Amino acid sequence: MSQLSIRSQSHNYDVVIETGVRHQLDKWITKPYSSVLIVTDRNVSEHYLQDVVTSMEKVSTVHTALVPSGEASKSMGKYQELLDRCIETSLDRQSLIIALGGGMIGDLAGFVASTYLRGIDFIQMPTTILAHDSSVGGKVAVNHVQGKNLIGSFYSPVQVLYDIETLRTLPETELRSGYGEVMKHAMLSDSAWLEELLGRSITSLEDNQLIGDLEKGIRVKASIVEKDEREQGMRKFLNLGHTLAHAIEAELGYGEITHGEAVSIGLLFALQLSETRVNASGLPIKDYVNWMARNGYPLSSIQSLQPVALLKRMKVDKKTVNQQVHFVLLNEIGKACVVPIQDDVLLTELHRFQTEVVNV
Ligand SMILES: NC(=O)c1ccc[n+]([C@@H]2O[C@H](COP(=O)([O-])OP(=O)(O)OC[C@H]3O[C@@H](n4cnc5c(N)ncnc54)[C@H](O)[C@@H]3O)[C@@H](O)[C@H]2O)c1
Ligand SMILES: O=C(O)C(=O)C[C@@H](O)[C@H](O)[C@H](O)COP(=O)(O)O
Ligand SMILES: [Zn+2]
Repeated sequence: MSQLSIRSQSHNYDVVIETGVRHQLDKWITKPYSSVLIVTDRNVSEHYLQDVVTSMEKVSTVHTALVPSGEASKSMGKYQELLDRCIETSLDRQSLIIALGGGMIGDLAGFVASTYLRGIDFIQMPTTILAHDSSVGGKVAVNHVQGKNLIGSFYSPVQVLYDIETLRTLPETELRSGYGEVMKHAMLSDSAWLEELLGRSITSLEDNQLIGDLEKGIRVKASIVEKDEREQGMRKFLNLGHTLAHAIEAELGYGEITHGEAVSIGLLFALQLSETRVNASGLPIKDYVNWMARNGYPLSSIQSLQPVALLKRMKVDKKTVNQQVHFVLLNEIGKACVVPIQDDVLLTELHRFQTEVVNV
């Protein structure tokens, strides 16, 4: 078991990483709650909802809310339905919302918690590898057809209870997706860790390697959000790879490829741009492309997309100022920067990415 404390500007909370924690929630919930709404998706509910209900019934009155699995549920429509459920089940200001699932559920249920009655407590119970990222730091949101996470808030959970036993039922696509964000955390922090990851295959991971990667990723994230919770400065670095990733997700249609897969492509583009725009040298671009190919990342999915359409999507990204797209780039592994990129440069670089880098 490991326990990390996150000291954010709004409040402090713990991330507990433990095998089987879903069976012992009564031990971890520190406050009495009048009632609890467990929000989850249909895939996750089949495996884990009953365990969480049984464990929570020892300490509170329990209600549940299920949404369909997949990114399409991170929508204003499902947000509204969940608010209806909060009212129907008479949740009050002493109630708790538990987000049981991956990042889609964490973002959606967290946004409900942040706005219902102007904010009630919520606990993140991540069940994906990717959610080592989404469950920490307090970004909660739903998507808009125009762009990812355009409606949301900063609202930290009161606890993150990460039952790593649940990761055993993840399909291979979700291992791939999770490791997109693990790679991002490695690129932002530590060339030795990155090199280690590039040498491994995600389908033959030892348990201790996976847990080690999750802990390292959470530490990288925590060290940034503790200093800049509301993204006034260095938190933008956590968006490495995301300017293109979000454009791909919206342009292909939410859920066509996973968030982490889109991030993995966005990371490659950020490495390419780092070489041309900030003269970075020694970035492991070839090794990274090989790692992506070996592990089945859908690099070719960007080939059907028009650079002009991607640019239009990037213009609604949250780092855009006065219609000027800003990219997170790397001067070197572990040293990020934010750089404005002109539209014509971006179109040329996207074209080169599609013809020379991806199409090899
Ligand atoms: N708030 C943040 O800081 C932040 C950070 C990164 C990503 N995100 C968001 O997170 C979302 C992606 O999260 P995700 O990749 O976890 O996706 P997800 O929540 O959609 O889960 C992926 C799939 O795995 C299934 N699943 C989840 N846990 C499972 C388990 N243990 N066993 C079997 N199946 C399981 C789900 O039902 C779903 O089909 C995106 O919306 C992204 O924008 C947010
Ligand atoms: O926590 C952050 O900050 C991040 O940027 C983490 C990202 O992995 C995550 O996908 C986040 O939701 C993107 O934020 P956004 O503000 O660009 O929507
Ligand atoms: Zn992300």
